[in-house]
Amino acid sequence: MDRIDLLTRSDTLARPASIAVQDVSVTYPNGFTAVRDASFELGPGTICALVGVNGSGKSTIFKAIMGFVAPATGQVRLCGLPVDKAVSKNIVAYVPQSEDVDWNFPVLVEDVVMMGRYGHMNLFRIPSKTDRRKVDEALERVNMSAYRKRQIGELSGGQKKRVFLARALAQEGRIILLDEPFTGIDVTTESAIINLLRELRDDGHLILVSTHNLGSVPDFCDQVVLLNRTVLAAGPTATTFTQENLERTFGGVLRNFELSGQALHEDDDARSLNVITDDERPLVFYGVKKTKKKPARDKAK
Ligand SMILES: Nc1ncnc2c1ncn2[C@@H]1O[C@H](COP(=O)(O)OP(=O)(O)OP(=O)(O)O)[C@@H](O)[C@H]1O
Repeated sequence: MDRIDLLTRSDTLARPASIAVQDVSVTYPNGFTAVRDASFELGPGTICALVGVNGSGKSTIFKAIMGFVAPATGQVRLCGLPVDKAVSKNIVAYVPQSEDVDWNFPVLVEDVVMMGRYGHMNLFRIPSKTDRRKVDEALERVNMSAYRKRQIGELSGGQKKRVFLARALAQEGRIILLDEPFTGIDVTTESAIINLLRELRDDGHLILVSTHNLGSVPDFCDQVVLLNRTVLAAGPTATTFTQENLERTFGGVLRNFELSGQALHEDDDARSLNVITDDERPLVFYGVKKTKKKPARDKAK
């Protein structure tokens, strides 16, 4: 029996990371269907952005992937396994939205990160040497070792995010879900998190990030899933994160315009800026076109 379990575990570890969401609908107990017939597939070595307006169903998709809600129809498979099996094998780690965490709960930073190891421990949850080493490494990787004895509630927003990322690292899940990781953090912390996510992607992890920060999506996400209570578009960022698809996703609230020439600079610099804004959030910059003007003497030729 032990032998079979061992074989099953090593077989699971050998599977490349993948998420398959197939025709998933989620209806909450009050009868509200938050997501209908959603489908998308992602493979290993990927960072994917999950993008949509407030209430479009991003957290609901995360909950379905984590098994916190059961789809009314359709199915989710992680590394080819049903969700409950994948969760029990620590394949998937979750970094929740800050609002979903009770920060008054008295717990040390190192204990939060140790929670990532629970799935690897026996019933009594006595940490092994390996568990302690994994916690040390995870704290080191997010640059939070100096804070390990602090209460989690005493940290800043960005520090709390890093601790929860460390918990996900300690768990060693090959699929990592991050719900709004960039909300309420400074630019330095955002780029530190993005760099870490890139390293994890290069290690073959599959990372799904819900974000309102459209400006950073083309920078670090290979794939995009655009959501509005169903999947409107999914695929590589270059072909999916288009103005047309974004307008479909954000509906009337999204405005897109181009600033160039005199509106942008006082000289005759030919660069232009493509700006996307919506009525709820500040400006986000989508891209800069650099169409170099030919020097005047070239024109004369
Ligand atoms: N437990 C629940 N019971 C009933 N309806 C819910 C429940 N949780 C969420 N909803 C509803 O489902 C819809 C999708 O919610 P969800 O939290 O998935 O959206 P979201 O895209 O993550 O939003 P945000 O960007 O604001 O975090 C919303 O209309 C929300 O009110």
